[in-house]
Amino acid sequence: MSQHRHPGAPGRAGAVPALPELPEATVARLPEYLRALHAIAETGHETVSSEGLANAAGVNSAKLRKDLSHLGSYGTRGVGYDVALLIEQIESVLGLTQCRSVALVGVGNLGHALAGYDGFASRGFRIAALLDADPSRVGEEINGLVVRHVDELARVAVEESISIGVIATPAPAAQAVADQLVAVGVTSILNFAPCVLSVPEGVDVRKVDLAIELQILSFHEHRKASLTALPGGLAATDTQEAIGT
Ligand SMILES: NC(=O)c1ccc[n+]([C@@H]2O[C@H](COP(=O)([O-])OP(=O)(O)OC[C@H]3O[C@@H](n4cnc5c(N)ncnc54)[C@H](O)[C@@H]3O)[C@@H](O)[C@H]2O)c1
Repeated sequence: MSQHRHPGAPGRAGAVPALPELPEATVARLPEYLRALHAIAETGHETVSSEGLANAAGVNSAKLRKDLSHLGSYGTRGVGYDVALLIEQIESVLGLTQCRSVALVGVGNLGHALAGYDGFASRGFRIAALLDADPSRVGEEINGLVVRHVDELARVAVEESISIGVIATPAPAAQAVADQLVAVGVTSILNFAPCVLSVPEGVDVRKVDLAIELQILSFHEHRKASLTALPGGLAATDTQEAIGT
C-alpha cells in the first residue's frame, strides 16, 4: 500500500488532543500490533512480552519496542506489556475510539466484495453508504445497505457523517469521484483504482494495488532464482526481512 500525505492536514474532528509525531512506518505497523493484541486478548492473556507480540505481529522485537516507545509505552521488565492498556493506547492514537463512517463509491465486483465484508465494524469502521453511477445498480441491497446514485453523494455525506471515502471505480472515473468526495468535505480517501489521484492539501490518500504487491513478490522470486543459479546457491536469508516487512 502506498500513500500520499499532505502536511498540516486539518482533519474534521475539531478539538482532538495533540498526538505524538509518529514516523509513517510506525503508524503503518500499529494496526498489525492491534490485530495481534486482540488475538492475544482473546486467548485470555493479560500481558505479553515484546518478543511474543513481535512474533504475533510478524515484525522484529527491537522495531516493535522502538515503535511502542513513541507512544510512551515501554512495558514492565520481566512482565511485558499490559495487553488491554496497549490496545487502548494504540486505538487512541489511531483515532479508533470513535466509529468512522465510510462511503464506498463504485459497487462493481470489488465494491460488492467490500460491501459484503463483515470485518470492518469490529475494526472501527462502518460502511454507511454505497454509491454507483450505473442506474441499474442503484436500489440493489447489499448487506442491509441500498446502493444510491453517486449524484446523491453530498446529501449522503451529511446524513451519514462520512469521514472516509473508498473508491472502487474503474481508473478513468477515479479522479472525478475523488473530486466529488473532496467537494463534499471528505479528507481521507482509500483508492483501489490503479491510478494516481490529485487532491488538495489537507486530503490524505492511500492506494491499494494488489497487482503492485504481486509485482514486488515477482521481483523477489526473480531475485531468489538468480541467486540460486549462482555458485553456492541462495544464502539463508530471512525473506520477510529482505522484503522489508
Ligand atoms: N486494488 C486492487 O488490488 C484491485 C483489485 C481488483 C480491482 N481493482 C480496481 O478496482 C476498480 C473496480 O474494479 P471492479 O472489478 O470492481 O470493476 P467493475 O467494473 O466491476 O465495477 C466498477 C463500478 O464502478 C461504477 N462506476 C463507474 N464510474 C463511476 C462513477 N463516476 N461514480 C460512481 N460509480 C462509478 C460502475 O458502474 C461499476 O459498478 C478498478 O479500478 C480495478 O482496477 C483493484
